[in-house]
Amino acid sequence: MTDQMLGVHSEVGTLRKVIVHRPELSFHRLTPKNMEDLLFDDILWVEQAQIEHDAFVTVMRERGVEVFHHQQLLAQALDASFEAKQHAIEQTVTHLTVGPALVDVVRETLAGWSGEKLATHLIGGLTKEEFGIADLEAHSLVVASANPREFILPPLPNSLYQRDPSAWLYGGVSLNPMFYHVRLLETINQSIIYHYHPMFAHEDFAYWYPYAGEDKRFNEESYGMAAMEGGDMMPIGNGTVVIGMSERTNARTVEHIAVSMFAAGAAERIIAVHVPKSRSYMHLDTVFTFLDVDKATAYPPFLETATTYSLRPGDKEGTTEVHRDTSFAAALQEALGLTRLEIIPTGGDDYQMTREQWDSANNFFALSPGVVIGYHKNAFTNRKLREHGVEVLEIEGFELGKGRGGARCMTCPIERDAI
Ligand SMILES: NC(=O)NCCC[C@H](N)C(=O)O
Repeated sequence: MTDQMLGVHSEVGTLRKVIVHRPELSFHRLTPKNMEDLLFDDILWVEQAQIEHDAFVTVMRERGVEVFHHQQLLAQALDASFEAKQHAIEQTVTHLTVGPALVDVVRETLAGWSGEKLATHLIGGLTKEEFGIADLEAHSLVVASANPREFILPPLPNSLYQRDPSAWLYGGVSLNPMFYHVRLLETINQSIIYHYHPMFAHEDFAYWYPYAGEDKRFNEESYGMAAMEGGDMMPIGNGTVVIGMSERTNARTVEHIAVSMFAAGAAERIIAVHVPKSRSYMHLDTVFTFLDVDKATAYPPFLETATTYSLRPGDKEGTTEVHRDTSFAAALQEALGLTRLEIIPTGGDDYQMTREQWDSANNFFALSPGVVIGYHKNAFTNRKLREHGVEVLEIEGFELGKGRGGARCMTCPIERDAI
């Protein structure tokens, strides 16, 4: 590791740089028919979602944060070298995504596109009609059986939730094996940015998963049974990473992160906490987020079932010691050296708590200690946080929240101070 600036050293230290994704073509392709498969609970009014997203970015910029847009970074990375484009195309266009008959023709055509056009369709999807391959009907079942508006490459509207496909943990990044196949290709897009965009390509940072950035060989086959998403991963400070074991993240993949971070001396403790498998709590950060160095918010039912284990380096390299903690709060307090971590529950009565948790009321995103962004609609929780001295910067999320994600889900911090 050099004197690199990239790295996320806490959950609430001053945020310097972040990546977000503004809703685009993929959102125009979200319909009542495909929305459930694409992990959305409703279709979005796209123009309004863009207005809400722009306002979100403005709030961060006004507080001095440097905000980057995922699609622009991807286009710039693709234009950075021929290898970048080739790598992206080889990873994305495979026998598993377009069928064996189309691989060569799709790869050849996409290689001739500009970074901007390629990024538009790697995220927005590519239809049979757009690609103009009707003449391949005699050789490709994918083409023969598809109507003109079917996808050759799928749209990736969950790119809005930049938190999940990769996660910066201290001085390195994990390229996450996503649980649902509809999100797998998002990791490739983020990986292209980290490998080829000039902002990252010349920096010396670690890849925690897969080891040594072996994502050059990443494709759907290489994930095996691995599953891990950034909404479950929190570098809380003091050499500790908290990881939720949820619908999306399994214990065996948490072990991989532990082993690789311990080997590099980049972490000394991983706190793994059980998160019930449920649509409304798909990641740890939908039920628990930090607000300040000694304050967090949680959805109370999660705390009742939050069985917690701590992993520490074992005697031999590549091994870990696993101990059960007395409670999630106790493990966090100990790791952070706090006498008390104040956990502020979701606001309102039982009905309102459930309603606000569903609307991302526990998914706050800190800009600095005690200053967080959250949705305006969660009035009960926001009021409660303010009563506890937290500054809540409100954004509208009527459209943005329809995929079940809030301010933390929509951000991929790449540079944040320690606490
Ligand atoms: N960190 C997060 O909780 N991200 C929200 C992801 C929402 C997305 N529609 C999904 O189901 O994967």
